[in-house]
This record gives sequence, C-alpha cells and structure tokens, in this order.
Amino acid sequence: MEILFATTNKGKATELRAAFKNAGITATIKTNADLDRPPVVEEYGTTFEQNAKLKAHELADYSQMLTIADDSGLMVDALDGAPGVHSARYAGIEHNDHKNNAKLLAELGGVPLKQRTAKFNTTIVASKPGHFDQDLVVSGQCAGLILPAPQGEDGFGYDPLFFVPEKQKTFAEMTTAEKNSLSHRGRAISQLLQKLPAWLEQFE
Ligand SMILES: O=c1[nH]c(=O)c2ncn([C@@H]3O[C@H](COP(=O)(O)OP(=O)(O)OP(=O)(O)O)[C@@H](O)[C@H]3O)c2[nH]1
Ligand SMILES: [Mg+2]
Repeated sequence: MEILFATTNKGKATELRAAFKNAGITATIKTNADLDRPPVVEEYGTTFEQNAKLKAHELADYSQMLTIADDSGLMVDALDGAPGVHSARYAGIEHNDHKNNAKLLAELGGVPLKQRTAKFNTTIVASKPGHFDQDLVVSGQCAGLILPAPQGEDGFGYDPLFFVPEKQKTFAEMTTAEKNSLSHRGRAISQLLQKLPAWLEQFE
C-alpha cells in the first residue's frame, strides 16, 4: 500500500513512519517532498480538523493518492490557549522553530513553572480522492509543562521546551519511539491505525 502524508514537516514524517513500522505496517509513506511541484496549502482554518482537511484534500486532489494530513498545535493555559492553530507561524511570517520557541519563552517570562501547563494536540485526517465526504478524523493529546529554557537536542518544533512530568524529560530528550509512545501524534496515529482497516473496506 502507498500513502501520501501531506506534510512539509520532516519531523512529523519521521515519527509517522516509525509508528507504522512499529505496528508492523509495511505501507510506503510518501510526503510532499516526493511530489513534483506540490501545491502550497494555505492553512486558513480556525480548527485543527479544518486545517488537516485543507492539506489532505488539496494534496489528494493533486496526487490522486490515498492521503493523510496532520495539523498540530500547542495550547498554553497561561496564554489562554495560544499559540493553538497558529503554532507554526507564532513568530510571524518569517517563522522558524527557533523564533517560535523564543517568542513562547518571552510571552511566558516570569510565569512560575507550576503555572506553565500546556497541551499538544494532533488531528489526523485520512482522505480518499473523490470521497471527501467520508474522511476519517482522529486526534490525540498530551499534557505537559513549558520549561523556562530548552532541554535536549532531538525532535523538532517546541519539543525542547515541552516537559512531560511522567518521564521527567522533554520531548527533545526522548527517542522517536519513546515520544511516539505517549505523544499527541503517537496517540492520534494509534487511533488512525485502529480505524484505518474498516475505513478502507468501504471503498473496496
Ligand atoms: O514540539 C513540537 N512537537 C511536536 O510533536 C509538534 N508537532 C507540530 N509541532 C509544531 O507545531 C506547529 C504545527 O503546525 P502544522 O501542523 O501546520 O505543521 P507544519 O506547518 O510544521 O507542517 P505541515 O504538516 O503543515 O506541512 C509547527 O510549528 C510544528 O513545528 C510540534 N512541536
Ligand atoms: Mg503547516
């Protein structure tokens, strides 16, 4: 089986491929980087589900492949849920992980650790070209704390700041397998893998 993962984020692709492999699924996972001039999707939705559907539908139309897309974000309680659906472009137009992390730390300046609670969400949508009214939608969450300084070298995005109390580690201090075992994305992917076989059957 060949699946397109409609993403430009290499970290997401690494985690999804590892989770599929760990579950014994032998699908070939392609991403936008494997396509010739893939469309750039404008993520103008106001929810994770809307943005995941925008990515899945545009790339499914373009590639005519079975397509999944992931829209994720970090919700920080002391910031009233920001950056939320705007997590990728938190630092503005010229954003990158480093600038996003710096902005997050600045916004949380002076807030004590106990009040730096946050939650990650991943929503994944699976879409079949021509059948967008039958999308499969799953989500996963993970709770943690935003540290006052980065810790760890692995992962991507806000990983060095996101501390998971049960493990006493940030996501950036975990292996891919360990992060997948408890992360928002890992949980969404396990929902996806549970539901995918029955969802695919309706198209046979
Ligand atoms: O610390 C993190 N651990 C994660 O597990 C994680 N997953 C996503 N993110 C960040 O949150 C935004 C999502 O935006 P997003 O869903 O639009 O993704 P993206 O724009 O990077 O790629 P694409 O899939 O849209 O092409 C981006 O800034 C990502 O870097 C994470 N940060
Ligand atoms: Mg994006």
